[in-house]
Amino acid sequence: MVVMSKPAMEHHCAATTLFPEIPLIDLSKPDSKNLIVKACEEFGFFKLINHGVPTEFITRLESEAIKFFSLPLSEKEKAGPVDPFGYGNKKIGSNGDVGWVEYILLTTSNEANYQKFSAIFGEAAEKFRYAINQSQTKTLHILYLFDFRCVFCSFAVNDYVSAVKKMAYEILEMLADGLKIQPRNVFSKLLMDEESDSAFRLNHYPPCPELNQETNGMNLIGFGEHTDPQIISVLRSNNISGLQISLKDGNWISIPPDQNSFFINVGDSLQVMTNGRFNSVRHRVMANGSKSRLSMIYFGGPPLSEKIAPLPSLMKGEDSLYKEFTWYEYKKSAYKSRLADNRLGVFEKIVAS
Ligand SMILES: C=C1C[C@]23C[C@@]1(O)CC[C@H]2[C@@]12CC[C@H](O)[C@@](C)(C(=O)O1)[C@H]2[C@@H]3C(=O)O
Ligand SMILES: O=C(O)CCC(=O)C(=O)O
Ligand SMILES: [Fe+2]
Repeated sequence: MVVMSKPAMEHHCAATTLFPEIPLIDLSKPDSKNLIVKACEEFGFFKLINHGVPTEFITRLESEAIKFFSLPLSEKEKAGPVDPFGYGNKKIGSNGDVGWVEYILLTTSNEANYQKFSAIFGEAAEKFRYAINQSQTKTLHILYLFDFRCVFCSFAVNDYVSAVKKMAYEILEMLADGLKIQPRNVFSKLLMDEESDSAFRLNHYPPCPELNQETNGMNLIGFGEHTDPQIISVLRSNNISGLQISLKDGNWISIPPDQNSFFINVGDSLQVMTNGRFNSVRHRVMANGSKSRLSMIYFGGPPLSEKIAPLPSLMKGEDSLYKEFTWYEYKKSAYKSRLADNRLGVFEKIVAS
């Protein structure tokens, strides 16, 4: 268990409501595509059941993650710091954000892509080494290595990420069908692309003993409010609560955890590609007084060179709400921002009234 000092931040920020019910999508039902579109428009978020990701991939990765996070801090820190990938403790990003969380952030990029990406972060990123691991499912992934020492069980990560990616492609194709746009791989091809710039994160929120009866009503931020910059995020957690989403009216709702389901977030890039029709959901995680929360999130992003712009077939004569930009430009700008910032703001067009 990691030893942490005082809680990083304390806030009175209880979720204001438990309603409305968040959308529940059953991937095995053929009519789900319209419900997914509705969920992305209204919430930018939904819960997914009958997802097809093998339970053994989930449980194996979870137990590897528990093993890793149970190591002494000095061991875990050998996999740090996060610049921009690796083991991190409390510090989120490089612009002063903190939370009651420790994590591992990995790239799922290939090496060539990483070289381009590292240009954003300068020489520090160059010190890292990569190796290709071939998983049992024969899917290639670059696993992040530190001085050639694997910090994580590659099979567990590769198998899990491969299965989750497949599911993400299916969701994105159902979205294209639901939106009645062609080709149906218009979104999914961006994640399938060899150059897709996707990431994977394991978050561990240790229990915070200071959050007990005496501090009744106090809440501690595990992961501060933000939107995800990518196209889509696929989140799975253990059965410990903490995740909250913001409704369009600004009210926060708590999402009851479910270790057998996935939760899908619309990211900023998908909001732009749908010209604001889909909502990039603001979300956060509250820490718990007595129990550990463990989450694993796949962030599906496009190739760095990809232009992120509204799809013409969705515009129906309307103007784009956004200036044109590439994912590289957006990511560069996003990584200079604070967690809670409205990262799309700088890319919004000023519309004359
Ligand atoms: C404060 C930051 C952390 C973050 C990069 C950023 O500058 C702004 C976006 C943050 C975020 C949120 C979603 C994902 O967890 C993440 C990996 C991402 O792509 O954007 C994180 C970044 C991070 O933790 O490095
Ligand atoms: O850990 C979680 O449940 C969500 C974390 C999150 O939103 C993120 O890592 O971007
Ligand atoms: Fe997030």
